Amino acid sequence: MTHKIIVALDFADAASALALVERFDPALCRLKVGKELFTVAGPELVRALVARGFEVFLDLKFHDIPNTVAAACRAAAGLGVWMLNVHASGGRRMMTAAQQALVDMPQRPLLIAVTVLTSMSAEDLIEVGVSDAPADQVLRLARLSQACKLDGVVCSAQEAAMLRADLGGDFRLVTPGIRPAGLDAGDQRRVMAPAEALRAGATDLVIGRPITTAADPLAALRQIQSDIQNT
Ligand SMILES: O=c1ccn([C@@H]2O[C@H](COP(=O)(O)O)[C@@H](O)[C@H]2O)c(=O)[nH]1
Repeated sequence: MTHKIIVALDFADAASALALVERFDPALCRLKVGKELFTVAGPELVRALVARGFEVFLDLKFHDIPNTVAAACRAAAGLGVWMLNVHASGGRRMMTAAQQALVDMPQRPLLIAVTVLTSMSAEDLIEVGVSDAPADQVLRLARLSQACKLDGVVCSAQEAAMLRADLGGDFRLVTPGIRPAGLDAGDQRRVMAPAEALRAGATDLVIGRPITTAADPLAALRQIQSDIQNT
């Protein structure tokens, strides 16, 4: 079965995003709408992607007081998205409020939590007061997310094997920071190649620039899918 890569639509306007989406098929990939595109194109674009049959991951990483995050999650779920997320560092009460806000929805989206951003290194964590290694902080926040009954976490594929062993099989490990061999990591710091990430236990690969900035994005997507075919 083809692994449905989640393509990150990090574009400055709806027209650019839709020009790319025109070439993709919901049977081939899922789509991620993040802060840049949502800020400029809003719920209307999300609804349009859902109406075209795509499973949409709304990557707004909610991080606020529990009441505000719970209401934001309900609003996001109302757009018909497949998955949405919060920051695990918002804590137990915030994540539980988010989970509870969605629990009785007829078409409940998956709810996951960001552990440590894949752009962060050990040095970055120290600067914000976290002296533990990234992997230890990821494990702490992933355990908390699971205790709050979330469906999974966002982590680096570098932590996937550890999390899979600790948290069991029924927990999504959604991994950005995916870079096919030879491609520029850019601002990402904890990266891994696609096939390696799946072998480590990642359930969902999030890939942006390696696809969206390629001369032929559809060919780039198909090439990655072919590379991971037998993993
Ligand atoms: O820890 C995180 C959480 C989210 N992201 C998002 O994933 C994509 C990655 O894009 P690339 O171009 O493949 O680097 C992007 O939309 C981020 O906002 C992440 O990278 N790390």
